[in-house]
Amino acid sequence: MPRNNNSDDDEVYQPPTNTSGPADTSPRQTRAIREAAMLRAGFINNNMSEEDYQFMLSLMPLGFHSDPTKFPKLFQITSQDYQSTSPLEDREVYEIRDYLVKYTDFDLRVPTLATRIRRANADYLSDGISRLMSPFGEHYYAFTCLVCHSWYRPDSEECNQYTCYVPFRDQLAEWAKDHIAIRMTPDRGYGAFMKPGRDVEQDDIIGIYYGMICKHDSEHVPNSAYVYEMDDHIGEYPYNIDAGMYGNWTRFINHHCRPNVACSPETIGGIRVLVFKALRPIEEGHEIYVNYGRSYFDKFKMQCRCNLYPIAHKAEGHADTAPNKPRTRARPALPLDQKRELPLDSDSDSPLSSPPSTLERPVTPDPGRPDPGRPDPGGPDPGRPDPFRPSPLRPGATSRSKKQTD
Ligand SMILES: C[S@@+](CC[C@H](N)C(=O)[O-])C[C@H]1O[C@@H](n2cnc3c(N)ncnc32)[C@H](O)[C@@H]1O
Repeated sequence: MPRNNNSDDDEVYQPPTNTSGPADTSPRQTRAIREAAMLRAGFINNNMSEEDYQFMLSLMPLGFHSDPTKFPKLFQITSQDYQSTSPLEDREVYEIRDYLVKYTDFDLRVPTLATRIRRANADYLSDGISRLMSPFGEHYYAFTCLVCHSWYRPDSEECNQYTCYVPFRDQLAEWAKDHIAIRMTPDRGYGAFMKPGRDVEQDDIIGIYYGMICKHDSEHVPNSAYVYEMDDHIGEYPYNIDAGMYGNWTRFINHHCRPNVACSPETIGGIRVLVFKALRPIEEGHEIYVNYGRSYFDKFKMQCRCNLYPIAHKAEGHADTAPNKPRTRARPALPLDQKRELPLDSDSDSPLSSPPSTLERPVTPDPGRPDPGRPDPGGPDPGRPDPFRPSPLRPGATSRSKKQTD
């Protein structure tokens, strides 16, 4: 059965047959227009499996999946060798852009953030993601954000092709610049600290975890130490957020067996986001910690460094279960002569420039070694979340493709 013939189903939107513009601005019509734009821009196409097609549509409010093997057309549009290999003529590309300008709140903006995140990541990524380039010029993508309606900018912290948190920009991004410092810790790489003179109250939302949205079974997931395995679904699909390539300051929140923040998915302003909330007051100078859960350390065969809390450790099982690998030298994320504190503004050196490799981290426990530079977060450990817990498929979920063929 051809797609989009299911007009009785409110959840399936029909692309407009006539692309001369929106007749009204109802949510249904808006989505139909966007779907048509996605079709034209190649983000979805009729050669996709029904499952992938629906998955792409379901990601619309959040961003786009970017698996090059699944969505080759997207990568044809955005890859460096666009000029030689893309089946799209320049004329077609500009038609798409004109279409977007006309029928969405398209806004071609100059990128505001430095490009070094992408350049740096090009070194350690072997797939096409690091080499993305749009036909309209480097660092752009051929579509607009469906949340804030601006042009996708891969280097933007606030809105890129994977996610958008522009609605939270004023509340959180500015707040973070003012309140959070990223500093090197003695034993866990970089960490996030409250700046001097700044503190938060219990239950304050201090940040949102974001990055690349990927399906739970996506191939690159197991190797990234920055994957947050969401206990959440888009439609029927479990998904993860990978901050390995793109992310904000929250990707530097380290683990502690007695965390002072919890992380959970919430819907704010109609957008599904992973929210970090203070479990108790966090005072100036204190490091911010979340509990990754035991499975994280098991997965990476890594030793948790919470040696100050052997009892909590034991309860968590990290110290007992992590294999005792020989000590290897950790690669610093930045040269040692560079300053230790990384400002959060866009002119700063990108702390993402060299994501730490879990394989190169020292894994030998260092029992009893106090951490003089880091104040003890202290306090009880109420209702620890397990942010990296694998999320099972929602019980009773059925495949949309199956539903359609039925
Ligand atoms: C999400 S990143 C946190 C930011 C990281 N420290 C950095 O410099 O980019 C997770 C990584 O931090 C390190 N880490 C965080 N908490 C740790 C802990 N309690 N024990 C050992 N390593 C930890 C591990 O290398 C882990 O893979």
